[in-house]
Parts: sequence; C-alpha cells; structure tokens
Amino acid sequence: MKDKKGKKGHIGFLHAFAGLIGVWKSEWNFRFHSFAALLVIIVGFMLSLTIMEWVLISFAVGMVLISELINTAIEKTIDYLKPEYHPSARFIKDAAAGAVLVSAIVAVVVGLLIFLPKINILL
Ligand SMILES: Nc1ncnc2c1ncn2[C@@H]1O[C@H](COP(=O)(O)OP(=O)(O)OP(=O)(O)O)[C@@H](O)[C@H]1O
Repeated sequence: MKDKKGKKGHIGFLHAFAGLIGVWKSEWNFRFHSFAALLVIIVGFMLSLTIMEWVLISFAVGMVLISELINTAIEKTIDYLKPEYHPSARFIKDAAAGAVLVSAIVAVVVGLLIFLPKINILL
C-alpha cells in the first residue's frame, strides 16, 4: 500500500532499521545499554519472572533504549545545525542526556526491586 508521498509502507521500516543500525554502530552508550538489556533478559529467564515483572522490565529497558535513540537524534541535530559552541546547544544536549540518565535510574530501581528479593531467596 502506498502512502501520501507515493512510497510503499514497508520502506519506512527499512529506514527505521537503518536508523537502529546506524545508532548501534556510532553510539557506544546504545551498545552498552543494549548489552545490559540482553543481560537483564537472560537473568529474567533464569529467575522465572512473572508476566507482570516482564511487563515492568520491558517498559524499563524499552524506555532506556528509546531515550538513547532520541538523545542521539537530538545530538546529531544540534551538531548539524550548531556545530560551534553555543549555550543553547549545551542546554539542549544536557537536557537530552538528562532524559537518558533519568530513564537509566528508573530502570536500575525497577531491576533492583524485582531481582533483589529473588536473589535473596536463592542465597
Ligand atoms: N555545540 C555545543 N555548544 C555548547 N556545548 C556543547 C556543544 N556540543 C556539546 N556540548 C557540551 O558537551 C556535552 C557532550 O556533547 P557531545 O555531543 O559530545 O555528546 P556526548 O554526551 O559525548 O555523546 P556522544 O558520546 O554520543 O558524542 C554536551 O552535553 C554539552 O554540555
């Protein structure tokens, strides 16, 4: 099916995957958080999480990766539009980085609340 621009719908997915691969290749932080997510999923299977625990972990992990992707898009936009030093560029990049930090802290808190009691039972 074609959209308003006459492009086939699936082309958008190809661009989205290209975006994911591009960010994966260029951003160390995105690779680090992706590996952390994989580790969390492996440990989740080992500890037999409940459906509700998987839902919470999925949201927490998803939020970190999504915020990394948006942060990268914002960084690249600023580098493209304002490569030289500017206080507003600094503010925008710092705010975007702050979003990643908040999502990472929330993910760690969710992880600790779910995993710590289970690990305590095993020990
Ligand atoms: N054009 C700019 N003007 C002012 N300050 C900037 C500018 N570019 C970057 N900065 C400052 O430097 C910090 C780091 O920016 P940078 O673009 O290197 O991002 P980063 O966090 O190192 O991400 P990455 O590792 O993906 O490059 C920003 O958070 C901001 O405080």
